[in-house]
Amino acid sequence: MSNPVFVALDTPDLEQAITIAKSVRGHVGGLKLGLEFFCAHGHHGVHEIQKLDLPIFLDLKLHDIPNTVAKAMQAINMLEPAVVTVHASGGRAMMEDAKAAANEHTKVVGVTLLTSLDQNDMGKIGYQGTPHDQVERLADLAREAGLDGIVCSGNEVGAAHKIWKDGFFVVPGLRPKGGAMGDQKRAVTPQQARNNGASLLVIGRPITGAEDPNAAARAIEATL
Ligand SMILES: O=C(O)c1cc(=O)[nH]c(=O)n1[C@@H]1O[C@H](COP(=O)(O)O)[C@@H](O)[C@H]1O
Repeated sequence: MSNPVFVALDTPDLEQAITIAKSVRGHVGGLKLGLEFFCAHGHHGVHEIQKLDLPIFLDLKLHDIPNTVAKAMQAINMLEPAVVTVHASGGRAMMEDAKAAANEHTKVVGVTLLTSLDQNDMGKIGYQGTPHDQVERLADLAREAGLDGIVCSGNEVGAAHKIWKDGFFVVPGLRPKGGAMGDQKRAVTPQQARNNGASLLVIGRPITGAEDPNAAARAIEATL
């Protein structure tokens, strides 16, 4: 992947998503569509964004019983996404069935610990140990289940890379130096994440919320 940045088009407004995508084309490697966009526009919206001719990352974070997740995966196969997310905490059988149901050329990656959570939040939802422990535990499980990789923060991607040499590592929660954190709690810079071994960088608001998204995307590209 030449440019590892996928811009997160987190908006329910189709025209706005197209405008932003057009403005950053040439300075990102792909487009990420998530729950906000997909709930508003479904398959039709994905087809409209595909007209821009960039790889599509469909971030649906599937998390349910294995049968339901496999059927949901089958229902998006015709969209031929480059990457799809499931929650690794859905368990090994769920991940196995998700991967088995996906298109051959779709990378299925497991979200380990959301980048909006820190150690304090982990305790409250009953997770033991540190974010590193959780990411490594679920990276092992995702690999055993046959997934292509995981989603984790730039803090843990180096350690995850060591235990899964040929894994595909998606890193969101990225902020250029001094950028507003918003709801992200385990953020690093795009450059740090890349240096730590990220394969794909997900960047939303630092680009889409900028006064000039094209300039923001170019500035990030220049640091990589
Ligand atoms: O799977 C993801 O992409 C994801 C996982 C995660 O742990 N944290 C996370 O922020 N994301 C997504 O990455 C994007 C981050 O957006 P910004 O914080 O605006 O850059 C959003 O679309 C999130 O849904």
